[in-house]
Amino acid sequence: MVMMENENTTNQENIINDEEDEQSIDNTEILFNQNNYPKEFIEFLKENQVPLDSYQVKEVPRFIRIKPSTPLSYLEKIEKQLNTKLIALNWLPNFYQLKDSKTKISSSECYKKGIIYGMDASSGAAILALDPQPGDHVLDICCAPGTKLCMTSDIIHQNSTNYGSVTGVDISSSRLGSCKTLLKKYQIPNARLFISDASNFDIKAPNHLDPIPQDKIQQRKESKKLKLQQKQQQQQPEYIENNKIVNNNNNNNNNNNNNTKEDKVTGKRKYSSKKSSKRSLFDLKELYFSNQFWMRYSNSQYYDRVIVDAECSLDASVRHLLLHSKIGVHLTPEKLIELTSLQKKLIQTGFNLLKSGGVLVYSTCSFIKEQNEFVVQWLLDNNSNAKLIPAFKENLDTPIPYSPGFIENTYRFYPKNGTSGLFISKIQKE
Ligand SMILES: C[S@@+](CC[C@H](N)C(=O)[O-])C[C@H]1O[C@@H](n2cnc3c(N)ncnc32)[C@H](O)[C@@H]1O
Repeated sequence: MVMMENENTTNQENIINDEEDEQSIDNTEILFNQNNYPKEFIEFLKENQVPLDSYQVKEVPRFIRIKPSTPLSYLEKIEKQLNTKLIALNWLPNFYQLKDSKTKISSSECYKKGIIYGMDASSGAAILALDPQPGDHVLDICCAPGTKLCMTSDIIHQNSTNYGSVTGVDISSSRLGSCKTLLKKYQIPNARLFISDASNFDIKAPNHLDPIPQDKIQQRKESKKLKLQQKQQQQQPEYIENNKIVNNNNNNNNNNNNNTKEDKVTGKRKYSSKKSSKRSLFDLKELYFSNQFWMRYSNSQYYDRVIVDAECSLDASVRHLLLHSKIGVHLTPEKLIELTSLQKKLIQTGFNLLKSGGVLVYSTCSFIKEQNEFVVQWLLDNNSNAKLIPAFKENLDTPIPYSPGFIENTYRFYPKNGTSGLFISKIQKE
């Protein structure tokens, strides 16, 4: 079986999924000619009944999403700033393909000002399937780095009289850090982020969204200031010396007198707070609450919609294949079992937190059946109130570029059809 590396998947994907970046890929010829595929890759495709030409691309397309509040007249300005034509995707509102896929977007004014962000059209399709409505409370399991969360939030806040919310949960603190930056940059209101192993996540939707009274804001500011002062007094800086953490506390016996404050290798002073080094990522932590509103915990309110964009082997992503040249690397049977067992836990958690009548979208960047149709079927077999439903409306003039999955109402976006690879399914809770 082919695919993928497993260590550092998270970090590598961070680069890829931080979709705005200058990730234009040149070595697509590996995939352009099926005759050049490594033997193991062909075996992988056959084993998973993935058509041989599915990955066949001349270049990896790149897309941007323009914030919906942007006037249409701004389009020309954006094209000028990016120095490329933008081709609108008729099936996906606010999405544009960059005519020149090598365009750098992160140095443009419109990117810096938070008017556009890079996001693959297949990721957009997952949110199209989720179909969030103004005022919804949405849970995003495996949310980081968060472009789907941003897109969802834009839609639920289209009508400003509705106080919907987005709750994101992810296990990776570094990826959640990027997510937090994204939420701040795009001024996403009513958002909560949690660091947690989502298989155990049980925080329900917020049930009360009141504007924060002014005196509470003042109280919060003061208590934050006080905490910071206390922290500064308590914490002695630590620095790295010869790969060892040295405490700069005079009372500390471990502190020898050569307390060089610079890393011998880089020459840079390094601090690390004791507190953060002890923090367990597996403890549930609130990372971020956008503080425009109180977002109280509730014991009774379930989410209107849930997206589970599950951790996976990433084999459907051409970017991933090419950037990391992992075509032909083995995903061991043990690793596959570990992944699918996690995916089942994640989808079940999402389903448990969904209200009756609500919908859940399950997606992966993999074409391996065990991670997709099998997981969905497992959920259906174990929950009599779960029902697979069509994810997309079919009356569009421009067809959505998916191929059918292996069970009815599942969808595969193959790179040959002009997007990154993705599996999408939509489940209703009856
Ligand atoms: C495909 S990425 C998610 C991309 C994200 N939905 C977006 O649109 O930007 C998968 C994510 O799953 C997270 N993850 C892996 N294991 C997890 C777990 N047990 N609980 C929560 N998140 C997990 C990874 O840190 C990674 O951010």
